[in-house]
Amino acid sequence: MLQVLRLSLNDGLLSIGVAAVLTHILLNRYEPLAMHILVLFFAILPLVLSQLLIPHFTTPSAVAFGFTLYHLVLLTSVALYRVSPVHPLARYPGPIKLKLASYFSYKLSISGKRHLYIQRLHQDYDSDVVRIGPNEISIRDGSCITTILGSNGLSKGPGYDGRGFFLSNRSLLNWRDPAKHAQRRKPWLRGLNTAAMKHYEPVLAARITQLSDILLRKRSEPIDLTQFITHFSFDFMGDMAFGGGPELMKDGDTHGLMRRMEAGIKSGLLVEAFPWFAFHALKIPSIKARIRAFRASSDARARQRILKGTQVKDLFHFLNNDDGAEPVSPSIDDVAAEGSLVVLAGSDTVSSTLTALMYRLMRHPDVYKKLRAEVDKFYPPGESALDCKYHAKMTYLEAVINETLRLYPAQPSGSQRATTDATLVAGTHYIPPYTSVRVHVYSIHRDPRNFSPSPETFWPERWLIASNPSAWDSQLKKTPFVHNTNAFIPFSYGPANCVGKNLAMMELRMVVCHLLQQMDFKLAKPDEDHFDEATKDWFGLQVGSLPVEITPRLPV
Ligand code: HEM
Repeated sequence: MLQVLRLSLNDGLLSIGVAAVLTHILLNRYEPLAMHILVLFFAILPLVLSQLLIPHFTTPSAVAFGFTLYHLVLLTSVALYRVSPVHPLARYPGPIKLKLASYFSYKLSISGKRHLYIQRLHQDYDSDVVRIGPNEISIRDGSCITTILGSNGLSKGPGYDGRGFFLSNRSLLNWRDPAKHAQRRKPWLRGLNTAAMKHYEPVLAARITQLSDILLRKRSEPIDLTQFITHFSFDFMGDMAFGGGPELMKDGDTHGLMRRMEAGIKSGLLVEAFPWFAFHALKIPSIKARIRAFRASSDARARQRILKGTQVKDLFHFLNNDDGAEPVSPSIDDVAAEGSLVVLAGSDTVSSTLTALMYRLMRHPDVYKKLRAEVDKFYPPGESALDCKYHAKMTYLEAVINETLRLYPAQPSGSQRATTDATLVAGTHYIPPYTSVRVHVYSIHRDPRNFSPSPETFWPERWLIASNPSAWDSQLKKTPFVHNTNAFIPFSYGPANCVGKNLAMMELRMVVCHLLQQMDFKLAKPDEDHFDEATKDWFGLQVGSLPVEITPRLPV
């Protein structure tokens, strides 16, 4: 073949090098995923080109040398481009390793400390925009939230294709196409609007009673509150999705659900960082089998739920179009995918917020005392704290929940969005085409430009002062009061924000009122407090363990 060209050794080497650089330019421009194109560029082309070296080496050496040279030049070209001043993101500072390869972004996310690391990057570079991947930036500027996340903003980033394994029956969360996403969101909106909340109250009330009974039974020994709250929220979300929970509170985690969840979260981080891997992963039999097995359990539960029909109006009633609002009902596969999302999106988020709130109450006895007084005022002994009728009047409870969500947002590093073929101007920042972007919620919530004084401090009173700013005497306090609610986005913002916010807030309010009415909590090991240290940002926030002791407040 090519050896008929009989190039000199130098020309042969040069040709292979040039071909590798051209390959980089092509791959960078079109980012192909199809296996035959990848095989062409990564295997066939270098194999063919290595024939140029056959006149100068034995055939095996020529192939080995040509192949290695081609890939070395390709890698060098990619690396140099990513750190070079001609890269579209060159203007934004960031550590070299994160600019070089997604592998390092992945390592960062799996460490669980991505939120803290990125916050430090923003601080150390003193920049509202930092580079956190070869084609990814993090933004700390609260004024860009609407432009990036709002209805005219960006759609979801490539990481969601990875999370959805490019499947056609992925869940709402993983749809990137805005039209498809909006279509899939309709039943969710019907099922989680304010009117629908009434249907869920009794199911929720029963689960909260179960939680409180179990906690009261454990009053003689220190317990890990994180585990009990997590089990509670999984059971309740199982009720919502499939008309019946996994009964973790009753039976414990006998089937290793938590272990499987953790494995699932970690795989999610992998396919989010390397969507191309997810594209091909389903062709690997062992991975395909694992995903099938994971889906099989939710599939079976979805089928059971459909066969049972609507007994109580749970969320599934709407997702399955049992309310008949859509002309065409979704397929079982689609509903099953949404069923797993209910559990995934609604469990950890609520349980980590709730646990963080309880932790902060115990760490701040003055706040605890005030909140308990408010609960006692509205729900004295004999009054059911599972009745939501006073929630709207409970301003301190609202302040405590908001302050917890400010310091412990469920998605601290923000959800990924991406530009397509046009540059986006967000405030004073230029976001070039094909760039992934994250609004760094953790930093924005703790930025003194948005919340001051003491943005890192748990201080629910800031929410009360905000509704009556004249109560703050800046001169006396020697510091201005800043409270920018536009920069408060624990439920994200825009057309892909949290569709479960109403349910989440109802759950948080009901649980806190009931538990505080029924029992007192104190840290079991106040001198060994590792709660924040153990908390991880794994796409969603995973809080650390919380050993507590419980004393009943009412006769048991
Ligand atoms: C304190 C509790 C909660 C917080 C802080 C929270 C926060 C969030 C955030 C930040 C997102 C955006 C995720 C992304 O774009 O990647 C989200 C999405 C979502 N949340 Fe929640 N969530 C909570 C509870 C719930 C509950 C109880 C449900 C009920 C099932 C729920 C269902 C969803 C769904 C379905 C989405 C995807 C929305 C879409 O893509 O259109 N969440 N949530």
